[in-house]
Amino acid sequence: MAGKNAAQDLRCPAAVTGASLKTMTKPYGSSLDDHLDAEVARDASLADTAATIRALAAAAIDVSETVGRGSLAGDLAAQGEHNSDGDVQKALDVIAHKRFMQALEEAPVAQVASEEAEDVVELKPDAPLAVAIDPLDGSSNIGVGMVVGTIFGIRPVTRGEDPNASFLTPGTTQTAAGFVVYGPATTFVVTLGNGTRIFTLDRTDKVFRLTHDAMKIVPTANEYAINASNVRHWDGPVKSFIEDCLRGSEGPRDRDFNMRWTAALVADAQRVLIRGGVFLYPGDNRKGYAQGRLRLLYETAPIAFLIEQAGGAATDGQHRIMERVASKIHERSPLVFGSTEEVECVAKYYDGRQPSAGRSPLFGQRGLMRS
Ligand SMILES: O=P(O)(O)OC[C@H]1O[C@](O)(COP(=O)(O)O)[C@@H](O)[C@@H]1O
Ligand SMILES: [Mg+2]
Ligand SMILES: [Mg+2]
Repeated sequence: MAGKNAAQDLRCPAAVTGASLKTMTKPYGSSLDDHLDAEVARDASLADTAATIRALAAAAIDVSETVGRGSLAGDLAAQGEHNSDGDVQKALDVIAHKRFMQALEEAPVAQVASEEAEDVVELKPDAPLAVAIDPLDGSSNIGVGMVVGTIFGIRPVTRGEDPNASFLTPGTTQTAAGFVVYGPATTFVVTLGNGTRIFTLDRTDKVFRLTHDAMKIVPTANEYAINASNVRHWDGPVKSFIEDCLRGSEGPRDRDFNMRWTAALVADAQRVLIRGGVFLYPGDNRKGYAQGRLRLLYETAPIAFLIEQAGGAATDGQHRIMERVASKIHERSPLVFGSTEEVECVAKYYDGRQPSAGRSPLFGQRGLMRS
């Protein structure tokens, strides 16, 4: 075949027909609102948590609009002040922080720990809840129009002298956690301790609708996510684990692996939830990275809750993330999460070894890369 006919053959079908369309056109799943009603009916003590999630979801729809307009919304990557972690804030970091704070002011929330605020922000003094939030996750993706998100964890207020007290409790005290992915579709991923679900934004009605019910992460998968540019800074156990993945079917893992890294924790977490695999952001030898890059309260603890509720596991390499207690609100933590067998496998590489001990042949003096 040549010319016009060949070009026509290469074209996508004009319309998707038959069975492949069925799943898209069947009546959509129940709304996030319906789900929250059901959770409160199951456990009345979740009423304030549900109200807070509703407020966060409304803000997420607004942020999704801004992200979706891309450069038409202005220079979303324009640089401003430095945030709590020393990162330069981009315009979208600030827009998202302001919109989520506005939402939380209307919710039964007393305190907020935001990546974009140095100290705990006090809201309604008598309200029962405290929220930790990363208003805009994946900031390095803003300027290139790639996926970004929002992460949050909700826990009860702890009253006392220390304004940080509410946040210095284990991750197991979270009553709910969630993240939003502003990607090709906007998704709202949430748990109130009764499974993890994904709701997808129906842009016509501005409603989040259930698209992935009671998720179950496969126990093992052939995909890992790590920023491999840091290889020379990693500790021995991480080097050894990745080396063995890279050896594929010729190494001790006896199978080939694929690697993915989106530079947005939310997107990597959504992929792991749907397709399985393991994500690693370990501590490394770079200055300031001994505990990795991710923040315990508004990144690793919420993700850990969601992953565990979907049957997966989350550790810092040695301890279950959900049991970790922060000593300050912007504390960092290494993070390894995903399919249980893969997370257990990483833990075995750490077993009995100090994080900085050991060297793998691939990355050591006689490593493959240098031979
Ligand atoms: O640039 P790196 O070191 O690969 O780090 C990427 C990681 O940093 C983060 O972007 C940190 O989030 P923020 O954008 O909220 O600071 C994660 O989403 C992502 O997993
Ligand atoms: Mg983040
Ligand atoms: Mg952020």
